[in-house]
Order: sequence, then structure tokens, then C-alpha cells
Amino acid sequence: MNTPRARAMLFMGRRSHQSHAPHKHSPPAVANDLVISTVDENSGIAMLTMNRPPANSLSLEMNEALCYSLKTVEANPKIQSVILSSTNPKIFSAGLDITELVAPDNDRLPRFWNSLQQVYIDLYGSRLATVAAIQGHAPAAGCFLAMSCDYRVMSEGDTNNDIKKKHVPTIGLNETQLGIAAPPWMGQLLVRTIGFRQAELALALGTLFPPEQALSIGLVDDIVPHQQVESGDHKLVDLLPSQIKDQAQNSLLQKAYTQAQIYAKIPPQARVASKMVTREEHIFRMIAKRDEDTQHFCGFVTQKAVQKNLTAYVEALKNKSAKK
Ligand SMILES: CCCCCCCC/C=C\C=C\CC(=O)SCCNC(=O)CCNC(=O)[C@H](O)C(C)(C)COP(=O)(O)OP(=O)(O)OC[C@H]1O[C@@H](n2cnc3c(N)ncnc32)[C@H](O)[C@@H]1OP(=O)(O)O
Repeated sequence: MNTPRARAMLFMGRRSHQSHAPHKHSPPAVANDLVISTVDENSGIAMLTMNRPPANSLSLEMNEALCYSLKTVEANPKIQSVILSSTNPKIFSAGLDITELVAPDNDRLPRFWNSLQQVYIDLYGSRLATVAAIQGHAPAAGCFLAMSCDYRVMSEGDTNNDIKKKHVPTIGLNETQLGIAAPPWMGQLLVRTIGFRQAELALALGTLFPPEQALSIGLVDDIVPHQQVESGDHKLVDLLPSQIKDQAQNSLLQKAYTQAQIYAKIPPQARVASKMVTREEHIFRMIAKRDEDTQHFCGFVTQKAVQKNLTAYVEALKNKSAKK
């Protein structure tokens, strides 16, 4: 698998195993509205908007929809950049769908984990320039999605004095707070993004960072105030799915679009080759340990003590939501 040809194919949007019989890890082709895909061939920019209410949490089907949408966009040679966003103005993604982990089905659990691994392989190894527009919370695997992109722009949130309107999004790998540990490849992604010591601290404490702190440690590349801008780029307006058309003047999406334009102007072969330099080793290391990782995950999650923590966590989430 780890041959020069396999490496090149990974980053050119094709998988070396696709020419053979379906691989056990290949996500099935799915088409649904969990991820809304819009494409503008003139600018070379596409947008994938996560649309799984209430929290864009990552279920098996959501992971498959993400991979399918990304592959479909990648197959269009006119597209060079993609923006990953959310229809929910307050949540980018709440991470893994925790209900997948509680009292799991023996057959579904490994398939679920494989689908998440595939999201990582496809997104981190995409030939496209990927820009995450993080308008709301991005805990755990939500943070992982953002870290798998090439560039992260985060909204400062609504720091309105009115406490009811106030909304400050946070981002980070908070798994330890749930009594679980981030999988090794996800934790390593944090190390690669913010450096060893900051990652060591953040992983142990399960820290969720507000936008300014996330910027200061390099977890995001830019933050933008929560505001409408005077004149939006009309090309961005064309790209927005109907569900978020009213956000055309939104400064976060404007910034993400500008960054996607900058990437789209770089000669693609050179951009892709430079991405391989920093990412291929990490991806191939994960692929080599993929089955072992799935076994660890299934063994870990099904432990009695872990199930107890997760059950209590889901209960607390539901109670919190019911009290609103
Ligand atoms: C030896 C090696 C071993 C290796 C082992 C590896 C093991 C690794 C295992 C797991 C890795 C996990 C990574 C993860 O991603 S775990 C998920 C972590 N996510 C969270 O902790 C986030 C939880 N959610 C929240 O904190 C909030 O919902 C927030 C995102 C901040 C939004 O807050 P708010 O706007 O106030 O919204 P609500 O809390 O009211 O939620 C709205 C509804 O959404 C449901 N919800 C929220 N998050 C999830 C989720 N992650 N999964 C499923 N459902 C979720 C919530 O219950 C509300 O629903 P309802 O209104 O129907 O009750």
C-alpha cells in the first residue's frame, strides 16, 4: 500500500484499492441531504454544508455522506477548493454521535469506526484545498474534522451583552472529560496542529478553547467577528445552499471564501505535492494500523466502566437540552 504510486493516488483523489473488488473499508456510495454539496466551476470552489440536526454529530451515515460528498466534488477536475461549513449557526459539529457508542450493536460498531477512519483518510488526504468555516462549537471529533482541513477560520461568536443572546463557540479534543481518550491518530493530529506541549496539556485536560485562545495556540488560523459585512462577494452568494442563503453577508463565510479563492489560484500539482510532504506519513501510518485501531476502539468502548460514563453523559446532555 505504501508505494510511491499508492501515495500519489491517495492525494489525487483516487484510492489504490478502488480498481479492485470493493475493499472492506470502502464507504458505500450514499446520496442524501446530510451533507449539502454546492459547486461553482467558474471559481473552482465548492461548499460542503453539514446538515444533520440537531448537532451535526457524526453517525455512521453522516460519515459516509461526508466521504461520498467529498469524493464527488474531488471527481470534478474544475474544483480546487472546498469549504466545510454547517447549517447550524451555533454548532459546527458536536463530534461523534454518542448514541452510536452507548449499548452498541456488535456489527455496527466496527463499521461506524471504519467510517470515521475513512473521513480522516479522505479529508486529511484530499487533493482539494479544504477550508473549515467554524461558526459554532467544534468539540472532540468536531475539532478533528476542522483539523483535517488545510485552513480553519472560526467565528468569535456573539459576545452580545444580553446573556440570552451570548454565544461563544469552543473547539478542542475534550474526550477525557467524557472518561474516554481520543484515538491515537486524532491525538496526533492535535500534536501536529498545535505542537507537543500544548497538545499534551489540552489532551490530558480535555480543554475546549474559545476562539481567541484557539487562535493563540494555532488551533485555528484566523478568527472573525460575528457580524454582517457591508457587501458580500456575489460569487459566494451563488455557492450557498438555500438553507443558509441568508448568511451571505456573514463575515466568517466571506473569510472562508476568500481563503478558498487564494488556494484555488495556486498551481494544483504543486499544492498537492506540498500537502503530501507533510501528511502522507501520518495517513499511511494510520492505514497500516487501521484494523488494530478498530479492535482497540471496540474493546475500549464496550468496557463496563466506559459504558457507564457514556450513558451518564448522554443522560446529562438530554437533561440539559430538556431544561431549555
Ligand atoms: C488503547 C487505545 C484505545 C483507543 C480508544 C479510542 C476511544 C475513542 C472513543 C471515542 C472518541 C470520541 C470522540 C467524540 O467525538 S465523542 C463526542 C464528544 N462530543 C461532545 O462531548 C459534545 C457534546 N455536546 C455538547 O457539548 C453540546 O451539545 C454542544 C455541542 C456544545 C452544543 O450545545 P447546545 O447548543 O447547548 O446544544 P444541546 O447541548 O442542547 O444539544 C442539542 C441536541 O444535540 C444533541 N447532541 C449534542 N451533542 C451530541 C453528540 N455528540 N451526539 C449525539 N447527540 C448530541 C443533544 O442531546 C440535544 O438533543 P435533544 O435536543 O434531542 O436532546
